[in-house]
Amino acid sequence: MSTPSDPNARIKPAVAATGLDRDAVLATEALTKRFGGLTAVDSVDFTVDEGELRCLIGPNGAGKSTLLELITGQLSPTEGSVYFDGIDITDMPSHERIDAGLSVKFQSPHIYEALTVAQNLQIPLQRTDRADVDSAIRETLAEVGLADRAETPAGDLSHGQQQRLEIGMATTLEPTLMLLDEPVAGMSVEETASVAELIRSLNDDGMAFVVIEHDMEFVRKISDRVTVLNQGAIFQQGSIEEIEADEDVQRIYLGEDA
Ligand SMILES: Nc1ncnc2c1ncn2[C@@H]1O[C@H](COP(=O)(O)OP(=O)(O)OP(=O)(O)O)[C@@H](O)[C@H]1O
Repeated sequence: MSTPSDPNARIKPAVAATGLDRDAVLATEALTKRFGGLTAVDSVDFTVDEGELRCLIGPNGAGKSTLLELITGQLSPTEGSVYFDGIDITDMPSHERIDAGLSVKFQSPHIYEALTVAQNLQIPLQRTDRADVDSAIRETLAEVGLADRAETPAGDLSHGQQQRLEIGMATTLEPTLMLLDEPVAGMSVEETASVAELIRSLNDDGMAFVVIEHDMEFVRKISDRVTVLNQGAIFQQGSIEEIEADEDVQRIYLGEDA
């Protein structure tokens, strides 16, 4: 039987048959990142459709964060291309990608603790020409469940509230696609449930998501489709039920602890 350590067996036919669709919201083509002799992302074709909510999972060191940073432009690929909304953005600077509708929330909070919640929400809006700043802030406060904390310094919020604030800061830009790196790491069960509800509701309104997450309970709550990355390559894709039942996927996770 083939094993994940056999490079020829890493991609199953169902994945290999997935062609590049440059008209999808996001498509990477043979995307590769090497750090010296280490190939962190290895010729990845990753496609996300309009309005989709995709979770990206995989063992530690699989290349998830590196893939995300290649998509946002924080890192430049060694080889390959990134397409967003049908446009080749491989050489586009990060800030232009944000303006084009590609928002990101990294793992650690990027909020201004001394400013109030409302002031934090105002910052990304300065990038836009929206005239209705006050109503945009009010709408976002309600959306992220912080309407009663508008005047609270962001540093006084709980960890879960800070994460929701930062998701709110990204949504004020009305992105087509939001990338989230471990949005519920370190959260309580209640906080996790509220972030799941927020992501689902934004997705119901049409926002596409790529969510990197280790918490499978959370992935089960939110995800339409799951992509499993292993050793820098796409290992498997499918519904959460298919992924959880996949013995090869179970094996790569077990291998991590072996
Ligand atoms: N700047 C860098 N320089 C050298 N190696 C790096 C760098 N960034 C990541 N790597 C390596 O690339 C590989 C993939 O790392 P990455 O952080 O993308 O994995 P990950 O799937 O996000 O892991 P985790 O779930 O632990 O966050 C790892 O072996 C990591 O050590």
